[in-house]
Amino acid sequence: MAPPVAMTEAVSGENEVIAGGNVPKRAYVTFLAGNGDYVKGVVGLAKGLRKSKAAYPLVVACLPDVPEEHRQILESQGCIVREIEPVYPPENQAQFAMAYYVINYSKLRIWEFVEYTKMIYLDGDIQVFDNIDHLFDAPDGFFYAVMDCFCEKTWSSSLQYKVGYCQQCPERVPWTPELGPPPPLYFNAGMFVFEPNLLTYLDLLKTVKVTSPTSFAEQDFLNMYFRDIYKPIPPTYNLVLAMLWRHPENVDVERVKVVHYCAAGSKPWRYTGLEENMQREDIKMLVKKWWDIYEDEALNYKNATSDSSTKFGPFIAALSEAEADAGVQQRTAPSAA
Ligand SMILES: O=c1ccn([C@@H]2O[C@H](COP(=O)(O)OP(=O)(O)O[C@H]3O[C@H](CO)[C@H](O)[C@H](O)[C@H]3O)[C@@H](O)[C@H]2O)c(=O)[nH]1
Ligand SMILES: O[C@H]1[C@H](O)[C@@H](O)[C@H](O)[C@@H](O)[C@H]1O
Ligand SMILES: [Mn+2]
Repeated sequence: MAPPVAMTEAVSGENEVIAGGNVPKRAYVTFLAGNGDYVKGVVGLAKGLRKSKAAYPLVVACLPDVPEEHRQILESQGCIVREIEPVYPPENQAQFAMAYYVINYSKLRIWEFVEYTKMIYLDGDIQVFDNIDHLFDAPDGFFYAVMDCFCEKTWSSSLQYKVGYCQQCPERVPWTPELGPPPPLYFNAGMFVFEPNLLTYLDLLKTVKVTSPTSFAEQDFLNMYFRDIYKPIPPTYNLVLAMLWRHPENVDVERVKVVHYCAAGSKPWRYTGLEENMQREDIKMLVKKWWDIYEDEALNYKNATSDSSTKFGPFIAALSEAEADAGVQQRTAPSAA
């Protein structure tokens, strides 16, 4: 359950720790690059967080190439836009699984957002269908994320794929000693819970400079860097869509909280239904659910925040009144909630 301070934040819209209290500051954070259509994903995400009554704002870490027009759209949706500088990996001949993955190294900048004590990172192609604020309450000092699946063709150059091993069902093709030491658990970096920290930030940047890029770019890097403090969380917090056909026994699609539209052809704003698996009923249902949120005008920031007595609940309404009585200045909240 979200602590009351979060709701105070939602009302006051202040970004600093509330005076007098050593109160943890929390936010969701996503990443945006370029002038393409990923901005739609982020708008959808902001609206999904609002629908699921997230108590914390959505920060969007934008590379300089995100056009002003897109930044304005995000602010009008209640997002906090933060500019970040790109991070480039050292040059080598590595082939990324997708050429554009190289820009994802810039994600490392979010460790610099130390005005927040804890953040949940979400890719722009993720949608939140149910409240996940409780993840902020998990013990500090760990890196929480969902284990990936190695069964799709994007993994074809890995040893795991070649021998048919997947950590989602290690009993199917067991890892044998001839293959070498068993691989450590590997997370998908589209969603994770972390603590911004300047020392970690500087060390991440220093380490990435001397680390050769590999297929999954910063995802491989983060897996290597945080391997000792990684704690897996259930797939419901980041449903990598291939799980639906590769490991259906590990998925409860009716109750899933967070969906990651990362399978080829599944980004809802580009969906055509033509690619493999894209005609599955569960995929069509999840794509429709994304569109229902994206197109719901009631979830626009302005509409959702115009009447605080109904939208934020009685507690917030009472708090607003108390603050107004005490002469506290009201501001609109740049909150995803
Ligand atoms: O033109 C682009 C491309 C990407 N992005 C941002 O970068 C994120 C990552 O890109 P994808 O979601 O398309 O990538 P995948 O989900 O296929 O990639 C997975 O592997 C990547 C390896 O770099 C990252 O770790 C990523 O977070 C993880 O989910 C996007 O969600 C979006 O937030 C943009 O803003 N614009
Ligand atoms: O780690 C990878 C990566 O995140 C890909 O982009 C996604 O499509 C794959 O399914 C996943 O296993
Ligand atoms: Mn993604």
